[in-house]
Amino acid sequence: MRTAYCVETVRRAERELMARVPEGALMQRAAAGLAAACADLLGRVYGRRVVLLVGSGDNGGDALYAGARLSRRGAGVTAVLLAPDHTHAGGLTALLRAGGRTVAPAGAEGAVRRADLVLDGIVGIGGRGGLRPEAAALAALVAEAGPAVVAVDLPSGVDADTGEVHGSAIRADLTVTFGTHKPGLLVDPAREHAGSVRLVDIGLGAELPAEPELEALQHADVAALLPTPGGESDKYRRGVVGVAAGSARYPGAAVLAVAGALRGGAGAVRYVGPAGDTVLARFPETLVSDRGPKQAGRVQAWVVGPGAGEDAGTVAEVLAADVPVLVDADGLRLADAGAVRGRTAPTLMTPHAGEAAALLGVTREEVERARLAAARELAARYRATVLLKGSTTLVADAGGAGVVRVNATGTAWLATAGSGDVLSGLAGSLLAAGLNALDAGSAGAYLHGLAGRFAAHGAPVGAHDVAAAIPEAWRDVRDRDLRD
Ligand SMILES: NC(=O)C1=CN([C@@H]2O[C@H](COP(=O)(O)OP(=O)(O)OC[C@H]3O[C@@H](n4cnc5c(N)ncnc54)[C@H](OP(=O)(O)O)[C@@H]3O)[C@@H](O)[C@H]2O)[C@@H](O)CC1
Ligand SMILES: [K+]
Repeated sequence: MRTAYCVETVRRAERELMARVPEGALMQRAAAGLAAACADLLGRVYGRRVVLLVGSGDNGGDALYAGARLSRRGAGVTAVLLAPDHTHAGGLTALLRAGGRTVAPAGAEGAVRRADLVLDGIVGIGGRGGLRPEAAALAALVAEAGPAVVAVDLPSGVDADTGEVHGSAIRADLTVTFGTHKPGLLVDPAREHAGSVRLVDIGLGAELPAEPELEALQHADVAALLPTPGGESDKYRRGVVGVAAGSARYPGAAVLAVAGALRGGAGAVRYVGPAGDTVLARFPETLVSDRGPKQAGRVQAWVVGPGAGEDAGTVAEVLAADVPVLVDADGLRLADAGAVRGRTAPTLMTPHAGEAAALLGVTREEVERARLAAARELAARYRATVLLKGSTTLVADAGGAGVVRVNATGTAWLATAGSGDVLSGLAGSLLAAGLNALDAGSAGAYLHGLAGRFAAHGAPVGAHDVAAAIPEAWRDVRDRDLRD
């Protein structure tokens, strides 16, 4: 499991740890890890040109000490001091002793243009808002000149706690972060600025509380959640998932939701709705009923909404059932908020940003800008587990106050029509197989993202290709232990 903690928690843990270790030890651990990561990226350190962007806080101190280490190994290191009167004194002395030099921002252009590597130590977890004008101008110069960029702890200018980006921010190829991931490194749009992320252990782990702000499942975590049929299993014990989806206008949504559900671990898929013939023609193993959800026979979980058109009656009927329900697509619009809040069995809502915006009464852009807050707010308003789809899918448990799961297996190729219908069937099937809503949503998103990658291989794919690749994703999760 990869976990992320917010700044207040990191600060508290840091104070506890600092009381037990010699002064300056944490910064030395951070700088050693940072310098090692830079050396890896450079391949050869001797003779390389490195520029440090140094702000007024300890983030700049980390950059200066790492620069000193690189300078001792033969790199030419130039520090651009953004706040010359407030530069970390120990770090600056170390750099100068190691042979590094300093320049003012106004004289930095030549050094930046010649640099092989730029270290962004402008601001870390002490930052507020986007970059200030002088730092923003340097960031623009770096982006234009195009050297490799390593962000120290966080790309400067992004919000560590929320993943929001207000104004301009550094774009890094690699972020070397200390002690723990911060939420902003895992949630878009900030995540996109971070590049790949390397965590340096500075001994903070023992001081962090058990429950993080965010967690991201890894292969081993998902493998432990996936249902496995035992010798005693029959289709009912493995769970039956009901799919109430599709309409005369959108029969394909029913086919795709069933395609996902058949690969999600339930023992059987029961389809209810007007697209029964189309579904059967494609998947003869489906149990098809032309009566409503109430008369359809036993199910352990329902999926309702994909391609539902205006069929509010079916949505209401499903929401009245005392089993877990996944509500997606049209179902989100048609569901009565009071009926969702009043349910005693779990509800999993799976909006994309546009649907979430409509439910919250804000614009799509507002949701995209503050995804974590939007997922939590919806989970609180509906007292339902909310899976907010996107490049980093978030799953907030009912109420919105607990840990939020973030999934990063997705690929841009998944942004294709019908892909969400496959996910709803898959996650609904996991619900029917007995997973709770948080686990079904996050394991479903993980498998779906991986299936998208396998299906796409860097080329466009249709949603049915994604569904067909789910077994490959499932096997990969089971067989390959990628714990990190
Ligand atoms: N946690 C740990 O265990 C460890 C943490 N370590 C390191 O310490 C870092 C935190 O250091 P920190 O507390 O000194 O804050 P930091 O991020 O350097 O910035 C603060 C200064 O920046 C300024 N400033 C603010 N906003 C700004 C903006 N938008 N644009 C420009 N400037 C802005 C603001 O200045 P002012 O408002 O006073 O002008 C403020 O004084 C952390 O990220 C990690 O790298 C490691 O060494 C080891 C262990
Ligand atoms: K930084």
